[in-house]
Amino acid sequence: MYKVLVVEDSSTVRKIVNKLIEDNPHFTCDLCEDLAEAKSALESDNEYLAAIVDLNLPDAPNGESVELALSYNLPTIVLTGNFDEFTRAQLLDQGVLDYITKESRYSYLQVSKLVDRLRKNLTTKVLVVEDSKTSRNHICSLLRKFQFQVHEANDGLEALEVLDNHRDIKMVIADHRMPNMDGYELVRTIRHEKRLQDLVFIGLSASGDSVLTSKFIKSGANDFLSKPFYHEEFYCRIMQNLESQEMIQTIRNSANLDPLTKVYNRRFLYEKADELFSRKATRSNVIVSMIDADNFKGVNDTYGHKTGDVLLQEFSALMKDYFPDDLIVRYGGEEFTVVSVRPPKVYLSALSAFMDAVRTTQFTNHKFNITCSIGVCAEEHPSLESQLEVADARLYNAKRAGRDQIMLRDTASKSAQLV
Ligand SMILES: Nc1nc2c(ncn2[C@@H]2O[C@H](COP(=O)(O)OP(=O)(O)OP(=O)(O)O)[C@@H](O)[C@H]2O)c(=O)[nH]1
Repeated sequence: MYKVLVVEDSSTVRKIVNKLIEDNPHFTCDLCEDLAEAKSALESDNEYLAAIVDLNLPDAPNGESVELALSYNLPTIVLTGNFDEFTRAQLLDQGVLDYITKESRYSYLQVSKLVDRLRKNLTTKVLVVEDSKTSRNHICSLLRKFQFQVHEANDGLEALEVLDNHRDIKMVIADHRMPNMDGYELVRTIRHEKRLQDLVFIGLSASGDSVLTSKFIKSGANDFLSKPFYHEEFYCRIMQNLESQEMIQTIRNSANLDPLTKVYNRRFLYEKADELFSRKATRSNVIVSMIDADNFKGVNDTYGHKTGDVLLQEFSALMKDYFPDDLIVRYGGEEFTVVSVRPPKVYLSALSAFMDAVRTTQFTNHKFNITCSIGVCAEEHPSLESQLEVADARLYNAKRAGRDQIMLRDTASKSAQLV
C-alpha cells in the first residue's frame, strides 16, 4: 500500500482528491488542512510516494507547503486556484512534478492518474541513449523525478548491450546522432528483434528538423521529442506512450491468459509453438510436461466449486514460482502444460521440487494437501502436437500407476530423475 500526503484547506477538494486516489486499492491518503498539520505528518512519517499540496494555505500564503514537500524530496504535485504562467514556470524550476488548476473533476482525475503513474514507474525501466553527458544527465534526472528506474548508454551499440542485460526495459529514449551506432540504426535493429517489438522508442532530434523526426518514425520509433523540450511536453509524451503500450498489453493478456489462473491459454501455446518448432536449434531443446492435480473432482465434491477454483489459482501460483522462465499453460480443467527449453537436468530438478512443494502445501483456507501426476516428453519431435500427445499418454500412465508420480519415459517415479 502506498501513502499519499494531501495538503489542502478546502474540505470539498480534500474529499474529492482523497476519494479519487483511494478508489485505487494501491493507495491510502493522509489528509492535512494546513502547513502545521503537514509538518507534523512529515515529521512522524515521511514514507510517502507523493505529496499533493495546495499552493496557498491560510498559514502558508506564499507556497511554503511546496517548499516543505520538496525539502523531504517528495514528488510534489501542486494544486492552485488559478493559472499563472510565471508561477507555473517558477514551480517547475523549483522541481515540482506538475501544476494543476482546480477547475473541474477532470483536473483531479489528472492528479490521481499521475499518482498511479508514479507507482507504476517505480518498477518501470527506461534506457536513455545519448552521447552528450549534459543532455543525458538532464533527461535522466527528469525521469528519476518521475520515479523511473533509469539506465544509461553512450551510443546505440552500448544500448543493445544494456537491453540484453536488462530484458525488462520498457522504453528507450535515444538521440539521433551518436558515435558507433546512431538512433535510426538502433531503432531499426530493435524492431528487427521479435522480443523488442513492444518496446516504446522515443527519438530525440534537434528542434524544428522535421526530416529527422519523420525519419525516426519511419525507422520504427513510436514518437519523438525536439530538443530543447518543455518539461510538460516531455512527461506528457512519455506517459502517453507508456499508457498506450500498457493498453496493448492488457488487450493481449485478455486474449492470451486464462482468466481464472492468469497463466497462458491454449491459443497462446499454439502461437508460441510455431516460434519454437520453426528452428531446429530450439525444437531439439523443447521439453513438454502435462501436470494434473490428482482427484480434483473430490475437492469440488467435498469443499465446493469455489474452493476448487481457489485451489487452481494457488496451484498455478506455485507453478509460476517453480517454472518462472518456462511457458505455463492451462490446457483444460485441472490439467496444465509446461513448455521448457531449459537444460533437462535443471528443468527436471525443478519438476521434482514442484511435486514436493505440492505435497507439502496446505491449499485454500481449508488447508488440505493434494498431489499431482506428471507426464513428460523430453525427446525431440517434429511438432508440439506430437510432443503433447506423448506427454499426455505418460500422464495417463502415471495416473494408472497410482497418481502422485512422474512418468519420464516408460517407467514412473516419485521424483524426476532422467532415465
Ligand atoms: N472448480 C473447478 N472445477 C473444474 C474446473 N474445470 C474443471 N473442473 C472439474 O475438474 C474435475 C476433473 O475431474 P476428473 O477428470 O474426474 O479428474 P480428477 O478428479 O482430478 O481425477 P484424476 O485426474 O484421475 O486424478 C471435474 O469435476 C470438473 O468439473 C474449474 O475451472 N473449476
